[in-house]
Amino acid sequence: MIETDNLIGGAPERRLVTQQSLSQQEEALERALRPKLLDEYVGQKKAREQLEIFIEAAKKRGEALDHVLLFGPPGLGKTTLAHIIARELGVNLRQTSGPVLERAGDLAALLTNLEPHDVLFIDEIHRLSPVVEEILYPALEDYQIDIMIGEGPAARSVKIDLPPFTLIGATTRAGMLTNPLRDRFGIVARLEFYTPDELTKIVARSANLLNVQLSGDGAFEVARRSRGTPRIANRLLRRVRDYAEVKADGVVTREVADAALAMLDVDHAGLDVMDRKLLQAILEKFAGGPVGLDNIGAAIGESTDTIEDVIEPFLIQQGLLQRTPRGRMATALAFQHFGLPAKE
Ligand SMILES: Nc1ncnc2c1ncn2[C@@H]1O[C@H](COP(=O)(O)OP(=O)(O)OP(=O)(O)O)[C@@H](O)[C@H]1O
Ligand SMILES: [Mg+2]
Repeated sequence: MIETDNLIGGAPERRLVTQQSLSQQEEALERALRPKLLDEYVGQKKAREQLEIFIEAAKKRGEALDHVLLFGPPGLGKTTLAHIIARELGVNLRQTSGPVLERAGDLAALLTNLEPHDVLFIDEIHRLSPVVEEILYPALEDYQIDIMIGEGPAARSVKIDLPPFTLIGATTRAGMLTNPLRDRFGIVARLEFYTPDELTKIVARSANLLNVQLSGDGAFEVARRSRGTPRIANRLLRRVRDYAEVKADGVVTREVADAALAMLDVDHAGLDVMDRKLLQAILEKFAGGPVGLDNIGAAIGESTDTIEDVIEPFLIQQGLLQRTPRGRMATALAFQHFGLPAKE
């Protein structure tokens, strides 16, 4: 399989949705830890089962797989799954991202270079420009594009046939896709936060690949405090390993993991600094809410995008935060977490 990263326009601009943009070294590590086959992909049972069936059916009929939309918070495995799908189909994957595709011609060039049944992966698909999106509609529906050739009175529109292909779109926000775009995906998979048991498997697998010595309860402790997110689990594993090498005999036990995570400011419930900052702002500055997103953003000095994409989904899933029509509210569990008396 040929993998072409960021085919157009070089490196994508600063990623909107990651907590910190990944360093090159970190990106290389992620690639090394990425499972390659559906069978190695832990968790996401629903998405995996669906895809298994649709991939097999497409292969049997000798057709391109229907277009796939993957959505969910950062680090849950969208990019990983896109690569796995291409590999399982036995086709090439071409990768680009919404903000990188600036002009209609950029997308046209990508599309006309696809081979039959190839996968085109567009990350951050909610950030496509409207002109590029226009080109995409007929491409998705009829494997055709209309492009303008020439300028002024001599300009004419030319129809170009495309090979049948599969678009895989990834987004942290399905709500920000336009309806016509969303409607053109035949397969929609929502990725969920992972359970501690699933993350334990991922941590154990990564430890194996990285040659980290890890006890069973050490793996569970790292997993349990990783915000339900494989990327964070892998990141914490490396930091905990450093700690074990310097402060202990190199083996990550539960005690070593606990001490390392405390040093990294990850609390017992697995909340990190930003999680606590956000909850404490709501609890202490806004009496538990309801409070608007903009006010929270101003109070903690974080963009509303990051709050909505990165911080809130996990807090909501954990039952610490609620989105209501009147604003964000801390739940009784949040009061309890910070040792505060619950509001009447
Ligand atoms: N199901 C899984 N099993 C094992 N490892 C996983 C799984 N999902 C993700 N990972 C690990 O987590 C890392 C991050 O996943 P990935 O880059 O696919 O996330 P993403 O959803 O594309 O994030 P973003 O929204 O930031 O682009 C991968 O490098 C991989 O090692
Ligand atoms: Mg990704």
